[in-house]
Amino acid sequence: MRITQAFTFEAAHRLPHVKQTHKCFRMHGHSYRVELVLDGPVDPVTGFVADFFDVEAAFAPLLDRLDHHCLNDIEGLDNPTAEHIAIWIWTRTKPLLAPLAVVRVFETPLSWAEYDGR
Ligand SMILES: Nc1nc2c(c(=O)[nH]1)N=C([C@H](O)[C@H](O)COP(=O)(O)OP(=O)(O)OP(=O)(O)O)CN2
Ligand SMILES: [Zn+2]
Repeated sequence: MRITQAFTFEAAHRLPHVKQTHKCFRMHGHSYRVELVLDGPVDPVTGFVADFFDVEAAFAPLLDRLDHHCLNDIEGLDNPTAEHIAIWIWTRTKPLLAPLAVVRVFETPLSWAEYDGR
């Protein structure tokens, strides 16, 4: 069984490795959406794969580091593409949430990166 919890945050960023003529070379912002997908058996007593409250608690400190920040200033996010943000979140969340199976980072409702540890 898979469950998903979604979060949103607002942040600024620029992409330092695109051409200077690329619009994303300039500082700009996004309303990001993060989806954490957890995979595991349904506990026969609780009926949960994992308690959404525990997922929220595990992710809260990272969300705090991302929300209303300039992503380029965050250690490990000097090139804050959606791909790198997804890996950054995975690396810091997987040790806390063993059933984590996928991290999705949406820059817009129509464009996102998905990371499953591979
Ligand atoms: N593979 C990736 N490609 C791009 C990424 C990325 O993270 N991974 N990021 C960007 C920029 O962040 C850029 O800001 C995204 O552009 P945006 O204007 O948000 O999206 P659209 O161009 O689709 O929106 P419009 O409303 O059409 O301007 C670029 N590429
Ligand atoms: Zn952008």
